[in-house]
Amino acid sequence: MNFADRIIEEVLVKKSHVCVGLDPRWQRIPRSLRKNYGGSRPDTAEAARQVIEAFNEGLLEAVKDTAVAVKPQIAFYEIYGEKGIEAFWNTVKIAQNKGLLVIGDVKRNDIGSTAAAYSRAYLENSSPVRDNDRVLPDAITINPYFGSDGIEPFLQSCEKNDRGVFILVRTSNPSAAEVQDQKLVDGATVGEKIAGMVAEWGDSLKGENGYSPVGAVVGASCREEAAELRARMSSSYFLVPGYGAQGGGVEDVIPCFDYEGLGALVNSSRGIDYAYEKDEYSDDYRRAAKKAVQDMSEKINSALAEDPGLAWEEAE
Ligand SMILES: O=C(O)c1cc(=O)[nH]c(=O)n1[C@@H]1O[C@H](COP(=O)(O)O)[C@@H](O)[C@H]1O
Repeated sequence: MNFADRIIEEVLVKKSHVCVGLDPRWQRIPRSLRKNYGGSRPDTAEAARQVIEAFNEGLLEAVKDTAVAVKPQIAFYEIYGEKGIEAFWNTVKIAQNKGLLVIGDVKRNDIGSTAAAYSRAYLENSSPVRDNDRVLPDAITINPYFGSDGIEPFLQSCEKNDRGVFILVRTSNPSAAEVQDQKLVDGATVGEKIAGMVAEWGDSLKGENGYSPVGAVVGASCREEAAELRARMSSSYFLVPGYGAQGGGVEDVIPCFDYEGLGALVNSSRGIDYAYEKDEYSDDYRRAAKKAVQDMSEKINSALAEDPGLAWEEAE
């Protein structure tokens, strides 16, 4: 089953389009988890690993029935050195054991031959180490700046191993327009040009539902561009970050969906991980995260139910 079909299967079972980002920020992890491990700074890298894994385990247990996927952002693990990397890989395993799809937010790419090594590291069980028993993420984020030869190895891994990629097309950060909205000679923006390439890269890999494993990152801050990008990449699942902490709301993400109410996973990281901070009387981060995912999911589902495109489909 291709990666997009696997997403759709989970979306239909869980009736959710939510992806939870797992971005552990030490100072914001509940004090009760940190207090025996150094408090404001972890005593040791091993302490950091233990606390991060315990925090993630709690979050994963809390959101496993209402979220479709999780997205650990590797920078928040890399800052703890090799123990942090260990926490990243253990988190991938714990999440998959709880039935969640895992998008490794690693934003890799390079020249073709180096990209092939990245692809082996994240999407293939072909490590040079014989006893490497890593559980791999279901998908990763990648950067398209190197062009086709940098993308090709990832496409091969996706096909061979039923994995996926989300390629940066239009990001959510304030400076994204500096590059991505620049107009090319044919009048298209850089982001639109990349969207066309993403569609081509995925064209021969479409699955049962018409989606390819070659997805696109389209930020929730790009509401104006989203419908155009959806049209240009009709076979690409969107990963939509920027909901919540960055100001994106439900109205910003709806244009990323198709007429059947599929085609987008909406990510929130801080809004879920640290939802407990809103309650000054409790640091039950698991309960708060569960509620935050439920609320987010219900909002998206009811907006999709009201969408005229959907109503039109139902009337057919
Ligand atoms: O690829 C990403 O995930 C990503 C792309 C983008 O355009 N914007 C963006 O915020 N992200 C990531 O998505 C997450 C958003 O986190 P919150 O703003 O806390 O919900 C962070 O891990 C970002 O690194």
